[in-house]
Amino acid sequence: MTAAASPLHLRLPATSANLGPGFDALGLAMGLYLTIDAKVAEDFHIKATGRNADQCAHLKNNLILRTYDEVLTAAGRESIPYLSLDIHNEIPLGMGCGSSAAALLAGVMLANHFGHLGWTKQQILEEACHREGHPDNVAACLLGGMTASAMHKNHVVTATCGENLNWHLLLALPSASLATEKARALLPPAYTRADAVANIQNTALLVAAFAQNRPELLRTAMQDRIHQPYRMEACPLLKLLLPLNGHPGVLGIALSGAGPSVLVIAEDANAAGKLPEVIREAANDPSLEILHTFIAQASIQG
Ligand SMILES: Nc1ncnc2c1ncn2[C@@H]1O[C@H](COP(=O)(O)OP(=O)(O)OP(=O)(O)O)[C@@H](O)[C@H]1O
Ligand SMILES: N[C@@H](CCO)C(=O)O
Repeated sequence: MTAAASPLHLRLPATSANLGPGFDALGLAMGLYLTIDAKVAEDFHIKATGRNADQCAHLKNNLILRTYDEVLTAAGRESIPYLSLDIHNEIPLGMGCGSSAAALLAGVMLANHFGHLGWTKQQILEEACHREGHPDNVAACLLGGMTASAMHKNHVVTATCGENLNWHLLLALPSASLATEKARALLPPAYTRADAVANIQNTALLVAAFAQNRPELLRTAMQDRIHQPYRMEACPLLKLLLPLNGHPGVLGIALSGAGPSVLVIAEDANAAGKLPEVIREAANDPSLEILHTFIAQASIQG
């Protein structure tokens, strides 16, 4: 019989996928975290604090525990250790901030640790990416900074840059959430060559902007033609905020992930301090919630 594993501490960041044109390819790790302290227990138990705490504490059909169970079952483990999870969550659920990627990675990491799977970081990444169906949020959540990723056959290839950029991130959060599945169903099955070329050009510039610290490129590079136009109706905040592209202090604007929240990249602390009022005015919503955060480093396991 294998000895019970030691407790595990996980700290996984929120992520903003796509950044405009990099649909299913780019993700930006942000300084809002899903933090979990896990240990072997007599039964499954979750204590949750922070954002969406009630949802995070549900034992039934919980994405973290479901993933944990499925990974260990698929690995042939007959007895699956019960866990007690102490969760503090800062990632808004169903808002386009990568909550499901963080939850999936957490489930895979818990299975790896408590099931003694001995997986490498790359295996953990690939398992979580396959479960999510696209790699952008998961790769950025695990690797930090601005991570570009591609799925080739069963493998995920990644490259990270921009971890140390001091750009300020503002996340404007509408009150209602939008499931990623619904937001993906809004997209057309094919695109024109002109739309594809525009997105390839902008994505190439966007990667250069992060790799070379070229903030002046973002205004053009964050423009998208393959998902944002189709999600505009379900994400009305985007339509109201896109005209702020080019406003003093705004470097770029995009739908965050599948929406409905909107990511505004601000030039510096001064701009990040002034822009919330401008954003609320453009949204015509004085009580619009805006989170101020930064680019995050890789996730922590220990
Ligand atoms: N900490 C968590 N605990 C339990 N379930 C979670 C947790 N985080 C996310 N989930 C599950 O994932 C769902 C949200 O996933 P969804 O893919 O729709 O949005 P998102 O990941 O927040 O946004 P995006 O993929 O656009 O960044 C929640 O409704 C919930 O079922
Ligand atoms: N690239 C994904 C991110 C959300 O999971 C999408 O836009 O649907």
